[in-house]
Amino acid sequence: MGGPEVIERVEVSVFTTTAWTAVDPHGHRHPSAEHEVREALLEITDSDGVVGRVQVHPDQLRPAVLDSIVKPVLIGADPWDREGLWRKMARKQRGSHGRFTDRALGYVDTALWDLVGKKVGQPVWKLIGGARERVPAYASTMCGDEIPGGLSTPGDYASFAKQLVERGYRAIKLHTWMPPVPGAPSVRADIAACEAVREAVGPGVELMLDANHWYSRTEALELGRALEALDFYWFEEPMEEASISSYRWLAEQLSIPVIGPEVAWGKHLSRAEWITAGACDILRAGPTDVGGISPTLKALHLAEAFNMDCEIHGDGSASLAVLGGTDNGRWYERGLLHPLHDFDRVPPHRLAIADPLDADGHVTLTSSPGLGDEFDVEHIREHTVE
Ligand SMILES: O=C(O)[C@H](O)[C@@H](O)[C@@H](O)C(=O)NO
Ligand SMILES: [Mg+2]
Repeated sequence: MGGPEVIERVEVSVFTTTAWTAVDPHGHRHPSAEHEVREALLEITDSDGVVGRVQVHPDQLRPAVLDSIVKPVLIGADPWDREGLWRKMARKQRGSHGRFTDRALGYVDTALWDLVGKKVGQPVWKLIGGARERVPAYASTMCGDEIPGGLSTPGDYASFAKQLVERGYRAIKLHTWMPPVPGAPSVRADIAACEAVREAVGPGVELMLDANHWYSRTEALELGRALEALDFYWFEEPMEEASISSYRWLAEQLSIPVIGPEVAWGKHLSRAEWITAGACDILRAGPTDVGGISPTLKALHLAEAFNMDCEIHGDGSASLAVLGGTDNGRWYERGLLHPLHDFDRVPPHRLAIADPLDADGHVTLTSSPGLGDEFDVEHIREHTVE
């Protein structure tokens, strides 16, 4: 055996691939014509030649951040020291003056988990603890739009909901119309879409609403009361999440569970404040929001200590890993889905999607070492542009 294992390389390759969705000026994703996009792959390689990989947004892990913050912590470090390395990197955020985001930290942490899973030949969800082998998925729709036959009317949402139930989903979360769609946001339009979907699927399907993020307290209360009458399962992000007191005010007045925070800054620490403030009935955390798999697990365990569910934000292998390793999150968020978008289509830079859905609406956890992402490394190498 050689000397101690150390991390030798940390690289981000920007490559071109094909996409069939695009984000609007407010960052909400919608179907689009096929077009070329740039994505990026973070690779962390150790002295045994094992590579941890995670797909990243090219703008989120910029060379300056990689060279000045990430590499000085990782190069030469023990690849097993995830917690220690995470804390060293997290404490560099303050001095980065906003350049080193939670999302960038999350990518690095996630790649380190992939690396150690590959080193021992075990899936990450098994390393975390192996709480279940499959997890039920809810269908998370794209936001509403103005596309004929898309999600442009309550009737569109209703017919798509029926298709989703036929596909095997037992739960559906609506994202309704948001700016820049004209007339959005609208409490009345949101209620109309929720009424149409409940009417279409009947009482046996769990329904959730992820509303526009900037309603006022009174708008959120009106909407929440309407969801109660429709027996919705949770109410998500109707207001700016920086106002914990607004969510406490709302949760105190509603019987429908209020879930959050999704995007509020502060990792698992802010989530402790949300719980103790009574600002949520269900906690929320995601590896891309709170700085990776490591802090997401801390949020899950924190929620468990309060007998709370913690629902994981976002699709993909990192979300599946934490859901396989714990059991106080009930659902995998599969999406974003749209009647005119084939979510199961494999993009050129992958050999398979990460989350195939079975006939009864579940996703089976990977049996592959690490996170289980099947990247087409040859495509990525051939299409690397930076
Ligand atoms: O970009 C976003 O805000 C998220 O993708 C969001 O649309 C969606 O994932 C969400 O809110 N899920 O709960
Ligand atoms: Mg959300």
